[in-house]
Amino acid sequence: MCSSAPATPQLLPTELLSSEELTGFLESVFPRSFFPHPPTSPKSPKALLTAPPRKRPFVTLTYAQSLDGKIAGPGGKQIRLSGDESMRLTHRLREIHDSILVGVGTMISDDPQLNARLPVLLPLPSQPQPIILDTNLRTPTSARLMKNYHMRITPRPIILCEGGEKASAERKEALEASGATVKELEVDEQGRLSLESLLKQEYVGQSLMVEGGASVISTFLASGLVDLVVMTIAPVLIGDGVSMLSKGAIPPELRLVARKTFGHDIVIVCRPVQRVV
Ligand SMILES: NC(=O)C1=CN([C@@H]2O[C@H](COP(=O)(O)OP(=O)(O)OC[C@H]3O[C@@H](n4cnc5c(N)ncnc54)[C@H](OP(=O)(O)O)[C@@H]3O)[C@@H](O)[C@H]2O)C=CC1
Ligand SMILES: Nc1nc(O)c(N)c(N[C@@H]2O[C@H](COP(=O)(O)O)[C@@H](O)[C@H]2O)n1
Repeated sequence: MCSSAPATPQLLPTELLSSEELTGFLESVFPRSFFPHPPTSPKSPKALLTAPPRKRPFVTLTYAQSLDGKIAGPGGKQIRLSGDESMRLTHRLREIHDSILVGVGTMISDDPQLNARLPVLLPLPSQPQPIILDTNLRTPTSARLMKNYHMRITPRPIILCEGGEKASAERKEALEASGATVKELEVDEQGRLSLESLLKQEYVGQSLMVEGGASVISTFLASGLVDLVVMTIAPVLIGDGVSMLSKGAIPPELRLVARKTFGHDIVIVCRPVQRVV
């Protein structure tokens, strides 16, 4: 009798992308105007996104989600969804943007570093300017962004708050002493920090990468200010967790720009379009 062991499911070998392929992918999804000097090396400079001045910065929204549309686990627990290949793409995206933004929810849950730190990219002439939307200055003073600033790894983070009584002078002082710059920003009709106003600020530069979390993804998508959405879809299911869109979010219509397999993940790039009512 022939007894054979049950077959072990095998994952297909991942396709390793060369740096040139990665660069080619970026060139194919960003508008031509952003590539005045085609990047030739993996250490392509920010020139990738330095084009003639735009009316407002180019906004790229990027995040990783599970097959059931979750970006974090129960209670906002951070989950590494991207595989090595798609994470390389995320770090290349960080490299080519002038600034990078998260909400205070992500600061509290993830304590992110928000820098491009793939060995092949290092040392970078400059890292993106970290920006945090934090109306009431809830960012922990112990955040890694501050430590990285002191170690000269990344620029001094900018924490944006609502002026006046909401942002206590004490918190402002504590955050500035820990290594952040606190600035005030106008609020919109809903009382949230105004994204329109944000994009007029010089420190945003010519290109902003928005990394999340769910509330920030939702408000940016609803704002009509996003130029490109780069989503990584990982082949996992999370179940209870944080959905990529907050409850009640009004997402725009999307048009597919490109899709590509990165290891075991699929990266889908879309362009928001105005809804025709
Ligand atoms: N998988 C992925 O790619 C990513 C996953 N995540 C996950 O997302 C989760 C965090 O998401 P979430 O809790 O929604 O927090 P966010 O990071 O989206 O921060 C939201 C907070 O930012 C402040 N804020 C100020 N102005 C605005 C504005 N205009 N629009 C939106 N927010 C504004 C508000 O707090 P206040 O009123 O106090 O200012 C708001 O509650 C974490 O679990 C994290 O792990 C995060 C990033 C990427
Ligand atoms: N691209 C991507 N893939 C995942 O699987 C993720 N969990 C995230 N999260 C985002 O990256 C931040 C962490 O960044 P650092 O590694 O600390 O620099 C996290 O806060 C999310 O914004 N992204």
